[in-house]
Amino acid sequence: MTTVLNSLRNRFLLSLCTVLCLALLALVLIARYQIMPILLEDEEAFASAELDRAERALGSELNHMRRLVEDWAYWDDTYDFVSGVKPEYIDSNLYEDTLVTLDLQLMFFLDNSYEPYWVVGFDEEGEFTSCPGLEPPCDWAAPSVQFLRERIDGGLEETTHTWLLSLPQLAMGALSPIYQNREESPPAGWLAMIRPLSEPWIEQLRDTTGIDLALGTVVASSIPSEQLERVSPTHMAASRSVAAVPASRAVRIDALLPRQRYQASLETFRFALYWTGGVLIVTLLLVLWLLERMVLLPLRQFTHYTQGLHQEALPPPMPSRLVTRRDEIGTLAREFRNLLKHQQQQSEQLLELTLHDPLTGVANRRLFDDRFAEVLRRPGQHRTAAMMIDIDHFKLYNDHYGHQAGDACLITLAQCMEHQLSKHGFLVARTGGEEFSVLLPNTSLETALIHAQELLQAVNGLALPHEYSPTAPNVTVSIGVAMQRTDVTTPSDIMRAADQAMYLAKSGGRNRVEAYHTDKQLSPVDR
Ligand SMILES: Nc1nc2c(ncn2[C@@H]2O[C@H](COP(=O)(O)OP(=O)(O)OP(=O)(O)O)[C@@H](O)[C@H]2O)c(=O)[nH]1
Repeated sequence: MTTVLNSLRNRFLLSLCTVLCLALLALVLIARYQIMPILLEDEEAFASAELDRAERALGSELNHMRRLVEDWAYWDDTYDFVSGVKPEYIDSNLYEDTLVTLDLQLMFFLDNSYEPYWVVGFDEEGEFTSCPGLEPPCDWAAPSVQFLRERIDGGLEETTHTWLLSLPQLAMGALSPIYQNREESPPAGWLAMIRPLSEPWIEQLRDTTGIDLALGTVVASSIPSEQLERVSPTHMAASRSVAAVPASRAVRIDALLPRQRYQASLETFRFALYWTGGVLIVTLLLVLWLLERMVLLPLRQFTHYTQGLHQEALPPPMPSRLVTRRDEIGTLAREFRNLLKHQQQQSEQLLELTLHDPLTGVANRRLFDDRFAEVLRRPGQHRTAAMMIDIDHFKLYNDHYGHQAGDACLITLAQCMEHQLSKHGFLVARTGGEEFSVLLPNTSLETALIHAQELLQAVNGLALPHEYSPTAPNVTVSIGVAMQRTDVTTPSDIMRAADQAMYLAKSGGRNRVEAYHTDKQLSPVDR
């Protein structure tokens, strides 16, 4: 797990996935607690509006009943008939077809004392009956007539009334006082009409409203006035109780409503959710791709370059595609390159310090020994010469002119040696306090002696005054020269031989060159 998280790409991917999941979770929560309640509320409003429409349709039917009953009740013929002066009214108006046309089950007239004057209607078997009262065959109508009479007796206002009736069959009732048009007079009685809310009539109501509804009667207080139940993902059952007569009963409108608004909203929301999810995923992939191209790839190139630094002795040049970048990675690459260059210069300086004499600037013993061994290791190398140079009476020079002047003298002599010998590819090194050594690869003893003589003259030519030297008025050197040979093979052997030759020069009066000759035996011990 830790290894996986070490990758910048994996960490970024993990972070983005977490953000994505959180965003999707937020969307789901918003959908659950914000959008769904709104959709359900909207659905409830829709159901309520549909029930309102169904109720208005019932109200409109009651209005129609009101107009119908008033048409008949305010007709002078009806007035005359109830007043007993127009008995032919029965034959000319109250026949079976009239009720069928008006879609009525029962129609009755009451006189001024609320006694049934005439009753026409269809009994339970659908037989048409027409009687002057409630005697058989019209006795079937007695409960309805009695029911409305009681309402009039109860002090009903002398105007038109309509009701939804629960008798217990479902019906619409209309009641109106009978007036005459000719002149103003008190009512002659009451006319009542009852229309059954039968299945064909309800079917017609369904057609006109477009609502799949059913009507029934219930006890008034048995259920809440309005209910909504989602019976399936596509339909919901809404019901509402509407006040009816008698007050203990109510008419219940049951409507099976489609949930297409909810479904459409849900579908739209799902569509938006999928798109949002899709856009988020595409964004994630795009960000990853950009990260790969803009950050990870150059970082990998940079890492590859830095790893290569360990394997190469000389640092390879930084890839130009990194240093030419204008972004932060380009800046980092350029800074790294500068740092590397700086470090390289410091290393070179450090190397210079470890391999050169700080006072004179010529090679030190370490470099001299390394180079000597390296020269002797070269295949076919048999002609290597060496010089040992020692300043004559340098203690006296120091004592007389001071240590600082001694240092200056050492520097001058070293420069002179460099000048004389370096141009031939020889290495001059300060190998002791006032002692110098010279490595002369591919050089014969004769040539080495010539170079030594030239050097001796060059030092004399400097004419550095040395008042207290017992051997010369100026600074001089003694030079011993030795050559690689069969019994003198190692650098220390050759230098020991040169040293012996140099001592020979010293003992011979100084300011001279001596060679270590082949007939001499190399001293077994160092000086
Ligand atoms: N100024 C200075 N003197 C040094 C340095 N290193 C060594 N010396 C001096 O070099 C002198 C070497 O003296 P000696 O070894 O006695 O030899 P010499 O006086 O040159 O006599 P011969 O070699 O016999 O001719 C000493 O006095 C050292 O102090 C240095 O770096 N600077």
